[in-house]
Amino acid sequence: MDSSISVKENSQKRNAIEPIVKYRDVHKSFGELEVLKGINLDIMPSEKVALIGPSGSGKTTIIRMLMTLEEPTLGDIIVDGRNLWKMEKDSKVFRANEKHLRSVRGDIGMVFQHFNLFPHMTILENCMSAPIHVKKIDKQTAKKRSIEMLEKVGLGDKLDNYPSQLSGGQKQRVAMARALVMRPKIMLFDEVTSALDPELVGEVLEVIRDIANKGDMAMVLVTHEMDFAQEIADRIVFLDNGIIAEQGTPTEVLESSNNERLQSFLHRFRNGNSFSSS
Ligand SMILES: Nc1ncnc2c1ncn2[C@@H]1O[C@H](COP(=O)(O)OP(=O)(O)OP(=O)(O)O)[C@@H](O)[C@H]1O
Repeated sequence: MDSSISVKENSQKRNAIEPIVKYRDVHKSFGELEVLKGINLDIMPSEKVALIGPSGSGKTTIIRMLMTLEEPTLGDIIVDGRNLWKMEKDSKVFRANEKHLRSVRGDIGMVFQHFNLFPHMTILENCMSAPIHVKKIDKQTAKKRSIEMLEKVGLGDKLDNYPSQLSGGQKQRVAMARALVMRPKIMLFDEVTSALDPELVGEVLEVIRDIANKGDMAMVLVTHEMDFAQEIADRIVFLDNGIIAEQGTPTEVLESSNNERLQSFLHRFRNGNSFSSS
């Protein structure tokens, strides 16, 4: 299947509303290694996009760039109409300053594979920190919102616990509450179940499913949970060797694509070896 078909199929949506994220010919190199080789990708405001592909294909790099954790070598990333890395003044283009990056980053929440919670803070303090220090929300409001969010992810009885007192699944649910309390327009999930014991995966997927079903936030998931991607994604994007090799609805990508590299990846995946890149 030609990936332009999917672009056409999404055109109705695209005509009505502007994408919240636009990648425009984005390249990224680490030294000699060119990891992304011209990514063009639009994400609509409430769209749920799953990124799949072999290990090393550049999935994490794509979303780390959106979180401003990596800077593109070439190209533009536009978030809600603002160029992430560039500012314009008097018709001159400058590299974005930290204030600009912080303001764009405020629209984006990210959950990582390894939780990244502050170990010396209770889980309530973990959630309150960014609203107070980044969004400058008053302490009482931040506390109220954080408690509500922690209750939503089923941790209302653990507010005063420290991360070390929680299971991996619970830590990951705190990480989600902490991102959601910032009321982001876009949520990024980077292999959030990969570090978990199998019996804890379900509770984390349940929270993501719940966020997805609410429907108002764009979501980008890097995942090896293919069934889950099929269940919740509006679109699946297959990345291979730093390019988007295929994209479309879950049925198009997972069941009816003729792309040989994708078929080979899915075949390896179904046979329990999804992670090799050749
Ligand atoms: N900071 C960095 N410095 C050097 N190389 C990097 C850096 N970050 C990523 N890479 C390399 O870029 C390539 C793509 O990495 P990336 O993590 O984006 O792939 P991925 O598709 O998410 O892989 P995986 O499924 O294994 O997580 C890899 O070869 C990786 O080693």
